[in-house]
Amino acid sequence: MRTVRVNGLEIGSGKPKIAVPLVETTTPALVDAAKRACQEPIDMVEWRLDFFDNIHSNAAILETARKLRQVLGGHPLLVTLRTKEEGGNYHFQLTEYLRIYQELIKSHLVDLIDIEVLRPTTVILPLVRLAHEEQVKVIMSNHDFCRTPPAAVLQARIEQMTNLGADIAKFAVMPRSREDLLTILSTSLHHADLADGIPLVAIGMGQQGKIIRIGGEIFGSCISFGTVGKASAPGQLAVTELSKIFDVLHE
Ligand SMILES: O=C1C[C@@](O)(C(=O)O)C[C@@H](O)[C@@H]1O
Repeated sequence: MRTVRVNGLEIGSGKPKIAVPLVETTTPALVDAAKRACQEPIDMVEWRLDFFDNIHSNAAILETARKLRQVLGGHPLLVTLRTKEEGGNYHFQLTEYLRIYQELIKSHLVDLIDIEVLRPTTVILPLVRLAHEEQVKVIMSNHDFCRTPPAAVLQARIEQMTNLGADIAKFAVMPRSREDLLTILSTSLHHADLADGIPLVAIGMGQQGKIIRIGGEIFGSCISFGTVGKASAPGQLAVTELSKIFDVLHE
């Protein structure tokens, strides 16, 4: 599998990288949460922009990104506008989605953006092109908060992400049985065994999915989302716990 380098952080090799979602709704609260996150053993931060109160103000978004950038120093900043279709808060509007990400990319305040693979290609393709022109990496994602789709569906989505130019592929699904856990792991392993596959983030949500948040690396998953404070999805572990577990697995 390939690796991706962001601000000196190599994603796809070594320990899984720990990402902390920030789900606060105001700029001061986001800045405080970012400061707290930086005191923990984290690798990167995800700003869940779909929780932001001032989502329709470009100026407020850029001002907040600037403040987060200052607090985070060298830690990579991922920005995610999760739509209602995929379990987030953002009511998808094509032109606004495009504009928000375009402005963020051009600002050079963010290192990675998350684009959902199921949004229209008329949005995905121009964003991927612009991101790459501006050296911003693209995580392409897909979520199912209710079930785990069959392996063939998950594999097809990863292929679609790769073909659309993603730097990193990500799927987060809800396991409902031990067989679902095997589906997630075997999909991940199958991809990890490809010589030139892009790095993959495979996530199992909820109580049953915790085992994947912990041990997914063994099957080829390269980022785990953990909390410092509020969670952004069911089953996320505290960053301090994740970090200890990864240390133990790497002893
Ligand atoms: O896509 C993901 C993964 C996630 O849903 C999780 O289950 O950890 C958490 C989200 O914040 C992030 O954007």
